[in-house]
Amino acid sequence: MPTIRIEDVAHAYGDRRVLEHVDLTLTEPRIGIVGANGSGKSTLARMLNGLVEPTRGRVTVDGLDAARDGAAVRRKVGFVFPDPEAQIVMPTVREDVEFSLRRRRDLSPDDKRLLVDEVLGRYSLADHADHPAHQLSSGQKQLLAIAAILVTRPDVLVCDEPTTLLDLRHAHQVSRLLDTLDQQVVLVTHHLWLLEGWERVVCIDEGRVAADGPADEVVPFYRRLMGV
Ligand SMILES: Nc1ncnc2c1ncn2[C@@H]1O[C@H](COP(=O)(O)OP(=O)(O)OP(=O)(O)O)[C@@H](O)[C@H]1O
Repeated sequence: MPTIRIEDVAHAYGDRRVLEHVDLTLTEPRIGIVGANGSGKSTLARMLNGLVEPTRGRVTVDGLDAARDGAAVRRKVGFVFPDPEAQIVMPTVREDVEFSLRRRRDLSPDDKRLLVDEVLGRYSLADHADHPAHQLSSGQKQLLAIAAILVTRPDVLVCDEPTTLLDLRHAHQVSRLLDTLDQQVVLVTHHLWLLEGWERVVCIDEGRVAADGPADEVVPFYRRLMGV
């Protein structure tokens, strides 16, 4: 698995400090991040592929600095946003997945078609390949957003609340998909059931790491913190 190092990281948006003294080394295949609204989870997740730069400290992925070597880190670390609509850029399902391979000059059009077909088949989207992407259901759109990242074969998949907009059935579908991946997965979520059995969950509270350990310890800690 890749090694993600978050070294004495702080972040402020203008005067507003949202992360302080975050030190984490993430090597496990499955890592959950939980915390109250506004605690800094998305900010932390976005730092893992350089979408947000720390105002202090640094984030590295297998030794590559996410701020300095942003392009190389983004090839290693795929990022899934909460709203798949924001990620769909092409008219049809197939074109949208193909778009992710646009810079791969090492692949012939036939190679690309094979890779796209394989991903669409694997994520139950083959029957929709030529359908308008915006006509998919919310769950299928989220699967498409994830497939469009996975076709690039990243080493790490960072998902920021990928099930927030989904009904329970589609959320389970995404959960099963995440379970099957060979990639390292970093998952920010309020859906605590997704993290059942995970070896590592980090709880962020007011911009600091409040708990870090297996899900069966950290999830109950977080529930107590929230008073539920
Ligand atoms: N681009 C931005 N500019 C200014 N403030 C921001 C920006 N993005 C986030 N913030 C603020 O930083 C704080 C942390 O936001 P962040 O999105 O990291 O929290 P979160 O834990 O992911 O929250 P949620 O669970 O609600 O998604 C919040 O108070 C938020 O309003």
